[in-house]
Amino acid sequence: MIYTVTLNPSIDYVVRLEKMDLDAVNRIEEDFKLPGGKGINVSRILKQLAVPSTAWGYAGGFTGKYIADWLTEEGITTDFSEVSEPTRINVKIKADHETELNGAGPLVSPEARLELEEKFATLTADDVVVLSGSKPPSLPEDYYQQLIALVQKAGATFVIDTTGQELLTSLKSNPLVVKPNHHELADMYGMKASGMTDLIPYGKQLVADGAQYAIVSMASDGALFFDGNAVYHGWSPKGTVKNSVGSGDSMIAGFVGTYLKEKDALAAFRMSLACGSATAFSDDLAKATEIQALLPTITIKKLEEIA
Ligand SMILES: Nc1ncnc2c1ncn2[C@@H]1O[C@H](COP(=O)(O)OP(=O)(O)O)[C@@H](O)[C@H]1O
Ligand SMILES: O=P(O)(O)OC[C@H]1O[C@](O)(COP(=O)(O)O)[C@@H](O)[C@@H]1O
Repeated sequence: MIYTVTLNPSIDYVVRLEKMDLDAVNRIEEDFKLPGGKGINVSRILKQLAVPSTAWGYAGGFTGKYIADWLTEEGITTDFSEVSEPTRINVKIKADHETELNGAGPLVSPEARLELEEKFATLTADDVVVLSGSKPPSLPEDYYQQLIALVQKAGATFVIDTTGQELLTSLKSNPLVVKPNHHELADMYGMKASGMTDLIPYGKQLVADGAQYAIVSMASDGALFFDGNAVYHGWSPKGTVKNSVGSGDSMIAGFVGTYLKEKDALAAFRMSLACGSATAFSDDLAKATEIQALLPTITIKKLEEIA
């Protein structure tokens, strides 16, 4: 079973308007409210790939209920640990500029923590845990490391999608795959990348430091893939971007879901590209038909062998 862990879910309130004026009242032309948070998005795309998963994490209040109800409606098993403050609402403004306002997140009580942590004792060696996204501020700095220790105690596998030092520290525990985007990779290593070539040494480093596979996503330029033996570049044909929120999460789902079924890392990378772009080309996360339509159009090129 795949368990997704979203410590900080969100309702993503996506608003469209032609132009956003600061210091003025702006009228929204179109808006929608979607369940969000990285692990939740992974579970939703896995569902489209017919891969079962259970969504764990902290949810509370009317916003937490909105998310849990939506997932249940889609046939996704949820087992959230309840917090008393409402789950956050993240605002995604699509105007002349794209602006995201992500909330800090609710207080997580010691009881809620214990409830989630106890679930980890039920994991087995066949399970994969996807740890994704930011932490509410009340959780300790090293919280992901604590959860990774619980995954490892159970002999299960983990995937981690976070940023900065937290991601770097997790590499030594051998995640199945990590997927920073190009900006996150640059920030992690304190470098400035002016193109794809500049990213390659740092992608290799993710694998050298312990990740089994690494994907470095580059939005409309596709992604780099590192498996320890070679470096690949993959991309989809250009399309009309409607809402790229959740593209990175879709990639993770595409990779993990396909890798577990086929044990073929390049096939998994191909699917991850199809899922990422199909999500960018739709308002909500991608649907199965949209993913399957893009899959045959994905190009993957080997850039170099690693000696
Ligand atoms: N504008 C786009 N056109 C085509 N594909 C896209 C676009 N934006 C994202 N994608 C796809 O989704 C993947 C993840 O997007 P990216 O923006 O790099 O990640 P994140 O959402 O984590 O920041 C990309 O590697 C690409 O495959
Ligand atoms: O936990 P964070 O880092 O604040 O991110 C949460 C946000 O990221 C998302 O999961 C989307 O992530 P990606 O665009 O990176 O795939 C949104 O649904 C959510 O609003």
